[in-house]
Amino acid sequence: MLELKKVSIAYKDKQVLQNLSLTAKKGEIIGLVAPNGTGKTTLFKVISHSIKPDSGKVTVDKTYSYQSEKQQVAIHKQLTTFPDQSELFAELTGMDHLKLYADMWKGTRTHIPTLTASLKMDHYVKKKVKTYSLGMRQRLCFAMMVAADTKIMLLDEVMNGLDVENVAIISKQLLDFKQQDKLVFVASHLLENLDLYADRVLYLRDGQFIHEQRFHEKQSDYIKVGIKKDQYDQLCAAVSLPDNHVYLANRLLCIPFDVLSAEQQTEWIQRLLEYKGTDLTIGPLGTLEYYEKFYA
Ligand SMILES: Nc1ncnc2c1ncn2[C@@H]1O[C@H](COP(=O)(O)OP(=O)(O)OP(=O)(O)O)[C@@H](O)[C@H]1O
Repeated sequence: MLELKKVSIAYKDKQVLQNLSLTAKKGEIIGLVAPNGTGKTTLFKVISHSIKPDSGKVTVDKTYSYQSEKQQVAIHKQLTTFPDQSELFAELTGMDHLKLYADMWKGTRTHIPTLTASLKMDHYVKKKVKTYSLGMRQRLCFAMMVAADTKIMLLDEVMNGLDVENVAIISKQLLDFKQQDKLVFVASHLLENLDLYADRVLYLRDGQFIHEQRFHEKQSDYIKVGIKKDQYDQLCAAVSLPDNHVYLANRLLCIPFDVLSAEQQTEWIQRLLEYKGTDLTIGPLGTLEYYEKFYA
């Protein structure tokens, strides 16, 4: 559905994306993770063609690739980007914004009452935007994308400023998008939230994807135990830790589980259980743990 081929872009002498390639299909939710200033927004801008890459190509549905105005229109009919709150019109109501997006993309307004009810906006959607709190505006921005109902959605920091209840409401809607066969990208710093709905998470560094975490495929298991730095140092001095173990953010020791023999697995579990007061778990690394591995 969407393909990026060897995309590169620099702002003056700052290379932001470098030969980056990606294939994404409908019905996928793809998390995009990296520290501030790495290039997530730039990637979205390239996908939506609000900036032109220095080299490389973006193709939608194997046919359209921004090579003519006609192709741009064809792509933009099926793609929306998350509006910035600064783009909202203070004197218009939330409902006005929803109608605008519904008219521009979907061509019908019949779905608006259902969406305002499911996003719990009915009590404020008919008031002017200037009366909204930060979280209400953010929910409206998200609702505008639901109103547009395009096949491809690029969500940059959609959960910003939202409380727990609103994060849950939007997370549920994202799962509905998956059922509706949409392709959704979510750039987020709310890492554990991505674990709830993403099919895969891409980690961006130095202009490239350095890791892809696929939730539907078997992932390597680790024995994970929370230990302090001095405990870790003592352990390193006392025993030889297995290759490829990671010690994350001075808090969590993760030892690859699958590569150990049954005997070694038992030995390590027994040894690590001696750290009283800490939880020991066995399982794959989560999004937060990968983040700490790559960027801490
Ligand atoms: N118009 C621009 N001109 C010059 N440099 C820019 C421009 N836009 C972005 N940059 C730089 O490109 C890099 C990537 O920025 P980008 O906004 O894509 O990062 P990001 O990963 O989305 O960050 P954040 O998590 O803070 O939103 C940053 O170093 C930024 O300063």
